[in-house]
Amino acid sequence: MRITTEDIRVGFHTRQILKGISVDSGNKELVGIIGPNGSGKSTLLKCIYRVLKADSGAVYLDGDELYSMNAKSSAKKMAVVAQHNYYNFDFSVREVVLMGRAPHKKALERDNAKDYQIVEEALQRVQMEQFADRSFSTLSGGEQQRVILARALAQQTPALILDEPTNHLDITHQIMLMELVKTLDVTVISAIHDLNIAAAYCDRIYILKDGVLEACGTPAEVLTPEMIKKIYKVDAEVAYDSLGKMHILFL
Ligand SMILES: Nc1ncnc2c1ncn2[C@@H]1O[C@H](COP(=O)(O)OP(=O)(O)OP(=O)(O)O)[C@@H](O)[C@H]1O
Repeated sequence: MRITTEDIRVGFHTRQILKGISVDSGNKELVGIIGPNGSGKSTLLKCIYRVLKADSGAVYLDGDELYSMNAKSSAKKMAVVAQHNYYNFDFSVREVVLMGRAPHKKALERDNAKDYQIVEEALQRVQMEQFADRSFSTLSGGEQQRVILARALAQQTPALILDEPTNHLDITHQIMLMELVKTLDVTVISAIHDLNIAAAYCDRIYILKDGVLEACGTPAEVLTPEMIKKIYKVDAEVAYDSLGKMHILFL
């Protein structure tokens, strides 16, 4: 599925947070959004997963304007792993992942054996199956993050929106998550802080700074020492290992 934003503008009070953002993901492309704290990454993603309505501009899913479809239809197309996930009730891990099946159900339709099977498979893919009966609120931050990814997998959508998905995860689970996301064969738009993760996994990267797009291209095209200095004010070197893999070294 293709996701496109067209000239998205968002302001809070008198401050302009997004100043006309147009991004585009090809079908099954993994697109990274990077940029310093407060540059507007989450705000842009919120406009895409429709928890925030932009002041102007539009979001298209395969050419259909987001707000021309109802929330259930867009939830069949796009699942979200947001930065913060709180529940007011004490749900079990299995119940949280089952919520991913909701867009596929009719009103009052009960969960069936197929839904439970999808949930078990999603939990296995994030290696959380042994936590199925645990209370979600008792999990560590990294465990919760993996359960929320399982919920998104259970939603079985052609696109995933991820807001710093490796937040809270140790290096093993960071790699596990990105490898898993890469094998899903779906469109992914993800805010990413770790530039080496972005370099290793993204097909294309957009760089946001102060609500403006500074650059767009492949990791090799945009993650140059000059650009890193301009965006983050940090000296860096880019090196390639014997396998041709790019590494960013901060000096
Ligand atoms: N509801 C709001 N009211 C006022 N300001 C807001 C609101 N939401 C976000 N902002 C401001 O907009 C700016 C961009 O926030 P956003 O969360 O999009 O940044 P980000 O790039 O995702 O940052 P981070 O890397 O820290 O997660 C920040 O300065 C933030 O304080």
